[in-house]
Amino acid sequence: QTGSANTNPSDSADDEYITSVSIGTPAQVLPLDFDTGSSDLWVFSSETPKSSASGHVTYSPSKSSTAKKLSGSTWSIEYGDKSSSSGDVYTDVVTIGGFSVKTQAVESATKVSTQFVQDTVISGLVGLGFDIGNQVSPRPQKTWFSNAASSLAEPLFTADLRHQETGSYNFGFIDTSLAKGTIGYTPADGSEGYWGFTATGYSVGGAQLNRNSITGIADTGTTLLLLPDNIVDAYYNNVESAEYDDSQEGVVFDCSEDLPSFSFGVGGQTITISGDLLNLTPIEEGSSTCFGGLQSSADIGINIFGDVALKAALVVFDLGNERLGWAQK
Ligand SMILES: CSC[C@H](NC(=O)[C@H](Cc1ccccc1)OC(=O)N1CCC(N)CC1)C(=O)N[C@@H](CC1CCCCC1)[C@@H](O)COc1ccncc1
Repeated sequence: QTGSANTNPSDSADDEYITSVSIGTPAQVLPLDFDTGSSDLWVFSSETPKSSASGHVTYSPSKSSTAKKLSGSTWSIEYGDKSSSSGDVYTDVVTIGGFSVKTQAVESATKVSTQFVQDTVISGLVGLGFDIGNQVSPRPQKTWFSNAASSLAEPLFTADLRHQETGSYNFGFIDTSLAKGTIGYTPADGSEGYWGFTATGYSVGGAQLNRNSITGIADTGTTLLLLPDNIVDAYYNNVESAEYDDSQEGVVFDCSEDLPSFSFGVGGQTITISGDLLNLTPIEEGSSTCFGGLQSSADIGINIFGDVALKAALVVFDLGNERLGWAQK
């Protein structure tokens, strides 16, 4: 069996990717953010304070004949960007891309931080990280993908995120036609809960790859490509007008700049992110100053190959073989 779901950028900056998910009987369809950087499926619900939930699609367990309260279970999560949410837990049928998991832990939010209240394009997250990262207590729950894996044709999923166009999350199969290049595989480290890997080197503007390895995570829930300062500096030294903007908390430059590409090696392949994918968006509507897709990871303590990097590739999250596959798109 397999599943295939379309995913769409949330806005003109490709800030997030939104995928429709069906929960309960009859189906309640919610727009959710698939996040390989976390391991909890949580949603805005009938239990979320009305003031916080306004503008969001919500899940009502009381309207689902297959919902069951997981009594005594609670959850609480904080993300890298300091946003947070918490609540209690139900189990219900959850269908993604035509594939159903009958008894999926659906974490219902009784509290959500301001960022989530304001982010009305999503009604929650589907964590696609490793089960070890799940935040339900007293008994951690499995992710949707972990529950699905044993019934899928192959225990893997692929992410095909695109700039300003519809992409896909495929479960249980690899559609190699989505990629131009060969898929290169490298071991994935799931010990921290997310998809860790090591890139073997990098280069700016099509130069030959160096051998400076970069250890980081493949994270569909993070917008940017976040790398060490030395790499960020090496890149922006090629961009005449680049400067750090305190209020934007990142490097900005003239939108008219012709940005160099950025390449990294992984699994014997070279993934090249084109210059225009590295120009994320004007800092404000109509501004001629643009915000960079490559920013420093120094404040986070971990390198993150977020959507800016994932958009250049077809990425295979292969749980069965504990490996990540990357192919140029
Ligand atoms: C340094 S992780 C920062 C990252 N959150 C972002 O990437 C947000 C995403 C967003 C949210 C709301 C609107 C628009 C964009 O976007 C930005 O932070 N930015 C985009 C816009 C730009 N102008 C400023 C920077 C983050 O916590 N992700 C987690 C999932 C995320 C949580 C918030 C809701 C959307 C999903 C998750 O995967 C983080 O996993 C790890 C982080 C650190 N160790 C290990 C794993």
